[in-house]
Amino acid sequence: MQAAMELIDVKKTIGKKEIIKGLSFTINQGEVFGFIGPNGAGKTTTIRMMVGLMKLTDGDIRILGNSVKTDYKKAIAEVGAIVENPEMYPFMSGWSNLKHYARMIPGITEQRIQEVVELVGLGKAIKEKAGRYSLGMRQRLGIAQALLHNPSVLILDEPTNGLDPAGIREIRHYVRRLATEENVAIIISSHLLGEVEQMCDRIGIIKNGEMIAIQAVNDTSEESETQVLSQVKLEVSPADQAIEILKTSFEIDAVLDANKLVFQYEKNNIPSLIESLVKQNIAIYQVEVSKASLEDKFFDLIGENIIG
Ligand SMILES: Nc1ncnc2c1ncn2[C@@H]1O[C@H](COP(=O)(O)OP(=O)(O)OP(=O)(O)O)[C@@H](O)[C@H]1O
Repeated sequence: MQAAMELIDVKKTIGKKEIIKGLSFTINQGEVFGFIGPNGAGKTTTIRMMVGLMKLTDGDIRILGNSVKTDYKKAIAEVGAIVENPEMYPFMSGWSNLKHYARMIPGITEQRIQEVVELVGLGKAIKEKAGRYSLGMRQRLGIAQALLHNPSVLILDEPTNGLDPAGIREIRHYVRRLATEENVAIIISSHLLGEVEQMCDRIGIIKNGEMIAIQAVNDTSEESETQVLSQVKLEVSPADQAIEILKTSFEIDAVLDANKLVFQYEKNNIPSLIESLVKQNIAIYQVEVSKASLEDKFFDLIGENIIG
């Protein structure tokens, strides 16, 4: 299957500052991809390049195989996006807003407008003035607008910003439905993993303009059981000496929590770590190993709170 979007060693330099340092990743058709990173990581800059609002300094972005550099019109025709707050006229109904917008795109029928209204579940509310919509409903009207021209890729920049938990749940529901029913690839950026994790198939983590990890959500494959980080809790004595050994021999920064050392480590390397501690006269009373959650792993990778 052809990729919906492919980034190939994308770089962006503004002035002397290299903001995006060679991003390469692929988003599949019908996939929901979470683009996560702390503030200033480079998400908006990358998205602006994906939607054609900003030129690439180097590399390429292909949308359904069309390069934004050499086939700009074809590439961008496949993208729908809400990058800033969706623009709409508050005194007009949701329906009139969509009709007004549709006039600017050739070939949009009333039937297509009706289709997108149903897709985002606005139902009867579409006849009401957009100014009376809740933030969640406005987001959905924005998504409907972005879907009018039937794009292969839908990009939502921080769609959960400012929404209450009910609003986030609504967005989650429609995002999944769109990916499944319309086979649209959906890219969702956020600085909060917890808000988007449940609606994504894969999560990519960006930090300082680099992709530091890409991981499938709910990955239960054999490989992830052994290779991927586990959460380890050790009851040991003396604890301070054990912390020192973990730091110098294994480059692990363990924290002491309720008399236990807590850290992340690859599951298949845990036995040799225990052996090493025992050999250095550390008494071990208890070892608990649990699968690290996505949050644990990303906290470990990024070194700051993006969980939210
Ligand atoms: N026009 C510009 N000129 C100079 N630096 C810029 C410009 N635009 C962005 N930057 C810098 O590039 C880095 C990435 O910014 P960007 O807005 O892409 O991050 P972000 O991940 O979207 O963060 P946020 O969640 O805060 O929007 C930041 O350090 C920012 O200060």
